[in-house]
Amino acid sequence: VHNNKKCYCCSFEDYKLTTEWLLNQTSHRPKIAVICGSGLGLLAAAATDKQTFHYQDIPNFPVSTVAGHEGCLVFGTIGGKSCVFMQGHFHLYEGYSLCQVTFPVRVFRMMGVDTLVVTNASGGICPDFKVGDIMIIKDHINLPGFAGQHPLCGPNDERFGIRFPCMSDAYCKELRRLALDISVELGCEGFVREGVYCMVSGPNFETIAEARMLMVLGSDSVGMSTVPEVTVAKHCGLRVFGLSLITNKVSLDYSREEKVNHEEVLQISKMRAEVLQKVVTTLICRCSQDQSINTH
Ligand SMILES: O=P(O)(O)O[C@H]1O[C@H](CO)[C@@H](O)[C@H]1O
Ligand SMILES: Nc1nc2[nH]cnc2c(=O)[nH]1
Repeated sequence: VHNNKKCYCCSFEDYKLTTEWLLNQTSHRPKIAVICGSGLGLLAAAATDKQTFHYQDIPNFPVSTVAGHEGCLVFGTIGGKSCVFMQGHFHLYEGYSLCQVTFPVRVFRMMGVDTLVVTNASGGICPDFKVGDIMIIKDHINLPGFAGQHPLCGPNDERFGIRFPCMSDAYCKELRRLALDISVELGCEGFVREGVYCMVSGPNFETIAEARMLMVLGSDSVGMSTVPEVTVAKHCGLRVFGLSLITNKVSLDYSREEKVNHEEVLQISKMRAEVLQKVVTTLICRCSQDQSINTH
């Protein structure tokens, strides 16, 4: 793959080249990777010994084209643990293939990362959710995947994982429990929930009929990202933890006048970024380091 060129499938050599380039440029050897969603780049701020790369300078890396996604890869240390942060991630609606969207995940795996933390902004579908709630992702619905837009379609490279990976335990139960404990300690349990994230391709926000359908399907929130990265991470044996910030309530009712927009999404992300940062950094400090990568 090359920046800005259309790509349908990345070869093992593409991932290897990027991995070796990064390992040559930094002495960091991250075990934990954090993907920062819309407006959540601040999650990297608590790290020390930081080293930053712009996506356009990293061979084979796509570039961010969406407001609220800085397009920087930041290496740093939190609580003695080496981490890498993606300030901005990639989306189908930007015109990227799912292979490009998930490209960094396999690079992280090849660098030695064993745990992936994903974050995003989403619209609340569960009627109990309020704007500003933080949803610990318990499970997801891969709606584009049902229609064949799936990052693991195509020849399976056994060096990454098996042909038919299990997804029933996509989001690590221990880390979800730890995050709930941490939210109590931080005094933010009043707005921390658990739920099911549904991915749609976007870029438009939902019609009311679509939103109602997603609710019937069992979605608690809806967004346009994350599921491809999590799927590829699970395929290559990474442990996954996810947080979704509810930035708006999805209209389920024809009488509602409010209209969602991206500026509102970024505004709420900014408002809650500090709390999210505390939860994520505490989780990184506390999570066990004895995670051995599942090599199937
Ligand atoms: O990129 P994330 O954090 O998922 O942001 C969500 O918010 C944006 C729309 O406002 C979309 O990109 C959607 O996926
Ligand atoms: N699809 C979708 N993505 C979002 N990202 C943030 N809010 C929303 C939303 O309401 N719908």
